[in-house]
Amino acid sequence: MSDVVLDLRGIEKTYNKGTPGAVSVLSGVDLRVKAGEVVAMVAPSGAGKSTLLHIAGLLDTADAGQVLLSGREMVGLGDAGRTTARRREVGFVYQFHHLLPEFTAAENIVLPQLANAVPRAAAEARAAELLASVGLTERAGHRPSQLSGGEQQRVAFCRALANEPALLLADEPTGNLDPATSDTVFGALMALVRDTGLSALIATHNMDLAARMDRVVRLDAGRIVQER
Ligand SMILES: Nc1ncnc2c1ncn2[C@@H]1O[C@H](COP(=O)(O)OP(=O)(O)OP(=O)(O)O)[C@@H](O)[C@H]1O
Repeated sequence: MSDVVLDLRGIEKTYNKGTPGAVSVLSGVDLRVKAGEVVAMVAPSGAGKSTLLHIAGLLDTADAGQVLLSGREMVGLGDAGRTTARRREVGFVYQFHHLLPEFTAAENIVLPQLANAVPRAAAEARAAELLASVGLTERAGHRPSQLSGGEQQRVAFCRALANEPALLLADEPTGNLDPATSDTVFGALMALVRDTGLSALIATHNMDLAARMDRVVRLDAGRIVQER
Protein backbone atom coordinates (compact mmCIF):
# COMPACT_ATOMS: atom_id res chain seq x y z
CA MET A 1 0.00 0.00 0.00
CA SER A 2 1.33 3.38 -1.03
CA ASP A 3 1.66 6.07 1.61
CA VAL A 4 0.78 8.64 -1.08
CA VAL A 5 -3.00 8.58 -1.46
CA LEU A 6 -3.31 11.14 -4.26
CA ASP A 7 -0.49 11.62 -6.74
CA LEU A 8 -1.06 14.04 -9.62
CA ARG A 9 1.76 14.26 -12.14
CA GLY A 10 1.99 16.78 -14.95
CA ILE A 11 -1.76 17.32 -15.22
CA GLU A 12 -2.80 19.50 -18.15
CA LYS A 13 -6.28 20.63 -19.09
CA THR A 14 -7.55 22.97 -21.80
CA TYR A 15 -11.27 23.45 -22.38
CA ASN A 16 -12.44 23.70 -26.02
CA LYS A 17 -9.01 22.61 -27.15
CA GLY A 18 -8.14 23.36 -30.76
CA THR A 19 -10.86 26.01 -31.12
CA PRO A 20 -10.63 29.82 -30.98
CA GLY A 21 -12.41 29.63 -27.60
CA ALA A 22 -9.72 27.41 -26.02
CA VAL A 23 -9.17 28.05 -22.27
CA SER A 24 -5.94 26.65 -20.87
CA VAL A 25 -6.61 25.98 -17.17
CA LEU A 26 -3.99 23.52 -15.90
CA SER A 27 -0.51 23.47 -17.40
CA GLY A 28 1.44 20.84 -15.52
CA VAL A 29 0.04 20.30 -12.03
CA ASP A 30 2.13 18.15 -9.70
CA LEU A 31 0.58 17.49 -6.31
CA ARG A 32 0.86 14.71 -3.75
CA VAL A 33 -1.33 14.12 -0.72
CA LYS A 34 0.07 11.61 1.77
CA ALA A 35 -1.90 9.20 3.95
CA GLY A 36 -3.59 11.11 6.77
CA GLU A 37 -2.58 14.49 5.37
CA VAL A 38 -5.05 17.36 5.00
CA VAL A 39 -4.05 19.85 2.30
CA ALA A 40 -5.68 23.23 1.67
CA MET A 41 -5.77 24.49 -1.90
CA VAL A 42 -6.19 28.24 -2.28
CA ALA A 43 -6.54 30.08 -5.56
CA PRO A 44 -8.27 33.07 -7.11
CA SER A 45 -11.70 32.50 -8.59
CA GLY A 46 -11.47 30.88 -12.02
CA ALA A 47 -7.95 29.54 -11.44
CA GLY A 48 -9.10 25.96 -11.96
CA LYS A 49 -9.73 24.53 -8.47
CA SER A 50 -12.93 22.77 -9.46
CA THR A 51 -11.32 21.46 -12.65
CA LEU A 52 -8.43 20.01 -10.67
CA LEU A 53 -10.70 18.46 -8.02
CA HIS A 54 -12.84 16.87 -10.75
CA ILE A 55 -9.78 15.37 -12.41
CA ALA A 56 -8.39 14.12 -9.07
CA GLY A 57 -11.80 12.59 -8.26
CA LEU A 58 -12.14 10.91 -11.68
CA LEU A 59 -15.18 13.00 -12.62
CA ASP A 60 -13.28 14.55 -15.52
CA THR A 61 -10.23 13.55 -17.56
CA ALA A 62 -6.98 15.44 -18.10
CA ASP A 63 -5.46 16.08 -21.54
CA ALA A 64 -2.09 14.91 -20.25
CA GLY A 65 -0.52 13.65 -17.04
CA GLN A 66 -1.11 10.89 -14.54
CA VAL A 67 -3.62 10.44 -11.72
CA LEU A 68 -2.64 7.83 -9.13
CA LEU A 69 -5.00 6.92 -6.29
CA SER A 70 -3.37 4.87 -3.52
CA GLY A 71 -0.55 4.12 -5.96
CA ARG A 72 -2.80 2.88 -8.78
CA GLU A 73 -2.73 4.60 -12.17
CA MET A 74 -6.26 5.69 -13.08
CA VAL A 75 -5.76 7.23 -16.50
CA GLY A 76 -5.75 3.94 -18.41
CA LEU A 77 -8.97 2.68 -16.81
CA GLY A 78 -12.17 2.61 -18.87
CA ASP A 79 -15.35 4.34 -17.76
CA ALA A 80 -16.58 1.37 -15.68
CA GLY A 81 -13.24 1.00 -13.90
CA ARG A 82 -13.14 4.72 -13.15
CA THR A 83 -16.67 4.69 -11.75
CA THR A 84 -15.84 1.77 -9.46
CA ALA A 85 -12.59 3.38 -8.32
CA ARG A 86 -14.37 6.69 -7.67
CA ARG A 87 -17.07 5.02 -5.55
CA ARG A 88 -14.53 3.12 -3.49
CA GLU A 89 -11.68 5.60 -3.15
CA VAL A 90 -13.10 9.11 -3.19
CA GLY A 91 -15.62 11.12 -1.18
CA PHE A 92 -16.81 14.48 -2.50
CA VAL A 93 -18.14 17.54 -0.72
CA TYR A 94 -19.30 20.61 -2.62
CA GLN A 95 -20.19 24.17 -1.67
CA PHE A 96 -23.87 23.22 -1.87
CA HIS A 97 -24.89 19.99 -0.20
CA HIS A 98 -26.56 18.28 -3.21
CA LEU A 99 -28.51 16.00 -0.87
CA LEU A 100 -31.48 14.21 -2.42
CA PRO A 101 -34.50 16.27 -1.26
CA GLU A 102 -37.02 13.42 -1.14
CA PHE A 103 -34.89 11.29 1.19
CA THR A 104 -34.07 11.70 4.89
CA ALA A 105 -30.62 12.56 6.22
CA ALA A 106 -30.01 8.89 7.10
CA GLU A 107 -31.22 7.65 3.71
CA ASN A 108 -28.90 10.09 1.93
CA ILE A 109 -26.01 8.36 3.70
CA VAL A 110 -27.37 4.83 3.16
CA LEU A 111 -27.97 5.14 -0.61
CA PRO A 112 -24.34 5.50 -1.78
CA GLN A 113 -23.46 2.46 0.31
CA LEU A 114 -26.20 0.38 -1.34
CA ALA A 115 -24.77 1.49 -4.71
CA ASN A 116 -21.48 0.07 -3.46
CA ALA A 117 -23.11 -3.30 -2.59
CA VAL A 118 -23.06 -2.79 1.22
CA PRO A 119 -25.94 -4.73 2.87
CA ARG A 120 -28.77 -2.45 4.07
CA ALA A 121 -28.42 -3.22 7.78
CA ALA A 122 -24.70 -2.44 7.75
CA ALA A 123 -25.34 0.73 5.70
CA GLU A 124 -27.96 1.91 8.19
CA ALA A 125 -25.65 1.25 11.13
CA ARG A 126 -22.85 3.19 9.45
CA ALA A 127 -25.22 6.11 8.70
CA ALA A 128 -26.32 6.23 12.34
CA GLU A 129 -22.71 6.17 13.52
CA LEU A 130 -21.69 8.97 11.16
CA LEU A 131 -24.68 11.13 12.08
CA ALA A 132 -23.88 10.63 15.77
CA SER A 133 -20.29 11.72 15.18
CA VAL A 134 -21.47 15.10 13.84
CA GLY A 135 -24.16 15.49 16.54
CA LEU A 136 -27.14 14.87 14.27
CA THR A 137 -28.69 11.70 15.69
CA GLU A 138 -31.89 13.63 16.43
CA ARG A 139 -32.12 14.77 12.81
CA ALA A 140 -31.67 11.35 11.14
CA GLY A 141 -35.29 11.17 9.99
CA HIS A 142 -35.46 14.75 8.67
CA ARG A 143 -35.41 15.69 5.01
CA PRO A 144 -32.82 18.25 3.82
CA SER A 145 -35.44 21.04 3.65
CA GLN A 146 -36.09 20.51 7.37
CA LEU A 147 -32.42 21.07 8.26
CA SER A 148 -30.37 24.27 8.64
CA GLY A 149 -27.60 25.03 6.13
CA GLY A 150 -24.92 23.91 8.57
CA GLU A 151 -26.82 20.69 9.35
CA GLN A 152 -27.29 19.96 5.64
CA GLN A 153 -23.57 20.35 5.08
CA ARG A 154 -22.74 18.07 8.01
CA VAL A 155 -25.00 15.40 6.47
CA ALA A 156 -23.16 15.92 3.17
CA PHE A 157 -19.85 15.25 4.97
CA CYS A 158 -21.29 12.01 6.38
CA ARG A 159 -22.45 10.99 2.92
CA ALA A 160 -18.98 11.66 1.49
CA LEU A 161 -17.46 9.37 4.12
CA ALA A 162 -20.15 6.69 3.87
CA ASN A 163 -18.09 4.29 1.76
CA GLU A 164 -14.90 4.81 3.80
CA PRO A 165 -12.96 6.48 1.01
CA ALA A 166 -9.17 6.89 1.15
CA LEU A 167 -9.45 10.49 -0.06
CA LEU A 168 -11.84 13.34 0.61
CA LEU A 169 -12.08 16.07 -2.04
CA ALA A 170 -13.92 19.20 -1.02
CA ASP A 171 -14.75 22.28 -3.09
CA GLU A 172 -15.44 25.28 -0.81
CA PRO A 173 -17.21 23.00 1.68
CA THR A 174 -18.32 25.84 3.94
CA GLY A 175 -18.43 28.59 1.32
CA ASN A 176 -22.20 28.80 1.50
CA LEU A 177 -22.38 29.37 5.28
CA ASP A 178 -22.04 32.46 7.47
CA PRO A 179 -18.62 32.83 9.17
CA ALA A 180 -19.64 31.48 12.60
CA THR A 181 -21.47 28.44 11.17
CA SER A 182 -18.65 27.88 8.70
CA ASP A 183 -16.20 27.70 11.58
CA THR A 184 -18.25 25.14 13.55
CA VAL A 185 -19.09 23.03 10.53
CA PHE A 186 -15.48 23.02 9.38
CA GLY A 187 -14.52 21.86 12.88
CA ALA A 188 -16.95 18.94 12.49
CA LEU A 189 -15.41 18.05 9.14
CA MET A 190 -11.86 18.14 10.51
CA ALA A 191 -12.87 15.97 13.48
CA LEU A 192 -14.38 13.40 11.11
CA VAL A 193 -11.31 13.45 8.88
CA ARG A 194 -8.90 13.12 11.82
CA ASP A 195 -10.92 10.35 13.47
CA THR A 196 -10.86 8.26 10.33
CA GLY A 197 -7.25 9.06 9.36
CA LEU A 198 -8.53 10.22 5.98
CA SER A 199 -6.46 12.19 3.48
CA ALA A 200 -8.09 15.34 2.15
CA LEU A 201 -7.66 18.04 -0.45
CA ILE A 202 -9.87 20.98 0.44
CA ALA A 203 -10.29 24.05 -1.77
CA THR A 204 -11.10 27.19 0.16
CA HIS A 205 -10.99 30.97 -0.14
CA ASN A 206 -10.90 31.18 3.65
CA MET A 207 -7.33 31.66 4.88
CA ASP A 208 -8.33 31.04 8.52
CA LEU A 209 -9.63 27.60 7.55
CA ALA A 210 -6.58 26.95 5.37
CA ALA A 211 -4.36 27.71 8.35
CA ARG A 212 -6.00 24.84 10.27
CA MET A 213 -4.86 22.27 7.71
CA ASP A 214 -1.48 20.48 7.56
CA ARG A 215 -0.24 22.21 4.43
CA VAL A 216 -1.37 24.97 2.07
CA VAL A 217 -0.81 24.94 -1.68
CA ARG A 218 -1.73 27.65 -4.16
CA LEU A 219 -3.00 27.05 -7.67
CA ASP A 220 -1.37 29.77 -9.70
CA ALA A 221 -1.13 30.15 -13.49
CA GLY A 222 -2.06 26.53 -14.03
CA ARG A 223 0.46 25.07 -11.60
CA ILE A 224 0.65 24.16 -7.93
CA VAL A 225 2.95 26.24 -5.74
CA GLN A 226 3.79 25.28 -2.16
CA GLU A 227 2.55 28.02 0.17
CA ARG A 228 3.24 26.58 3.63
N1 LIG B 1 -16.83 23.20 -19.38
C1 LIG B 1 -16.07 24.29 -19.56
N2 LIG B 1 -15.89 24.81 -20.79
C2 LIG B 1 -15.11 25.90 -20.98
N3 LIG B 1 -14.47 26.57 -20.00
C3 LIG B 1 -14.64 26.10 -18.75
C4 LIG B 1 -15.44 24.95 -18.47
N4 LIG B 1 -15.40 24.73 -17.12
C5 LIG B 1 -14.61 25.69 -16.61
N5 LIG B 1 -14.15 26.53 -17.57
C6 LIG B 1 -13.22 27.67 -17.39
O1 LIG B 1 -12.04 27.17 -16.80
C7 LIG B 1 -11.53 28.09 -15.81
C8 LIG B 1 -11.40 27.35 -14.49
O2 LIG B 1 -12.70 27.00 -13.98
P1 LIG B 1 -12.90 26.31 -12.57
O3 LIG B 1 -14.36 26.16 -12.34
O4 LIG B 1 -12.07 25.09 -12.48
O5 LIG B 1 -12.29 27.44 -11.60
P2 LIG B 1 -12.35 27.61 -10.01
O6 LIG B 1 -10.97 27.95 -9.58
O7 LIG B 1 -13.00 26.43 -9.40
O8 LIG B 1 -13.27 28.89 -9.87
P3 LIG B 1 -14.28 29.34 -8.68
O9 LIG B 1 -13.44 29.55 -7.47
O10 LIG B 1 -14.86 30.61 -9.22
O11 LIG B 1 -15.29 28.24 -8.52
C9 LIG B 1 -12.49 29.26 -15.81
O12 LIG B 1 -11.93 30.26 -16.61
C10 LIG B 1 -13.77 28.70 -16.42
O13 LIG B 1 -14.46 29.73 -17.08
